[in-house]
Amino acid sequence: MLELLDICAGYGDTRVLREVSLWVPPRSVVALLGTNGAGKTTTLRVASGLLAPTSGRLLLGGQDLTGSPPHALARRGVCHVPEGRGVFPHLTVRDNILVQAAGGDVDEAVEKAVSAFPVLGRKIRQPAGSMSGGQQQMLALARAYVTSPAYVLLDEVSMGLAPVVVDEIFEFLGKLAGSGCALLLVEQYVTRALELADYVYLMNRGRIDFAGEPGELDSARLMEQYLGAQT
Ligand SMILES: Nc1ncnc2c1ncn2[C@@H]1O[C@H](COP(=O)(O)OP(=O)(O)OP(=O)(O)O)[C@@H](O)[C@H]1O
Repeated sequence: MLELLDICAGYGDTRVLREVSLWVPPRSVVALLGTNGAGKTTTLRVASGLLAPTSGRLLLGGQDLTGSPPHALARRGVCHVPEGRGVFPHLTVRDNILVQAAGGDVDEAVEKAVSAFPVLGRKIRQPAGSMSGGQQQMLALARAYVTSPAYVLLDEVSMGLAPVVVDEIFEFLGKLAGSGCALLLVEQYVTRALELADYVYLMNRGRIDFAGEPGELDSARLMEQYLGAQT
């Protein structure tokens, strides 16, 4: 279980998260939804160790990892796919995978990445930056996948992509979840996120103001609160 307990966090003097508690059980899909600027990205940054909380605790498998650096969490199976893709544009697709698979079997990692997104196989020697936005996003997801993570934190991975690419990405996320990987999903496509999710948290101004199963959500309230969110 990945647990955030009473987390307060921010940037300099700006307080963003206010006593946020959130649980991601192994092999579950948890959607974290909220208005713009609510603190969703900040929550993922705390969960992956990129941002140390000012108070509260981060636990993984019952172990207190509050203040641990990102590589310590990555080593324990927590993988963060940040907003804006996070691939190395000047490296080839293969080298992007190689960097992620460091220490492991590179051919196996490439094969796994290509099995997830066959288009990567056709671009394997090209610089990642020469691919379309959708293909770069696929590469970012494939890089996470090859490490066989236990928890993947996904920040708006469908942002700005063509509907057909969004379909492919959600299909992959379904498979990833089906393979036993837990997902913490920040998503603008509310309906799609809820279709995948076992649990949902709604965040507003740095606080969690709903936690439960998608079926318990009041859809009228959801739409009112998330008017403008894409379905
Ligand atoms: N590096 C930073 N320095 C200062 N303030 C920041 C920084 N990053 C985010 N913020 C502020 O923290 C608040 C929460 O931002 P965050 O990105 O976590 O929200 P979000 O829910 O992910 O929003 P969005 O959907 O717009 O990405 C916002 O008010 C934002 O302006």
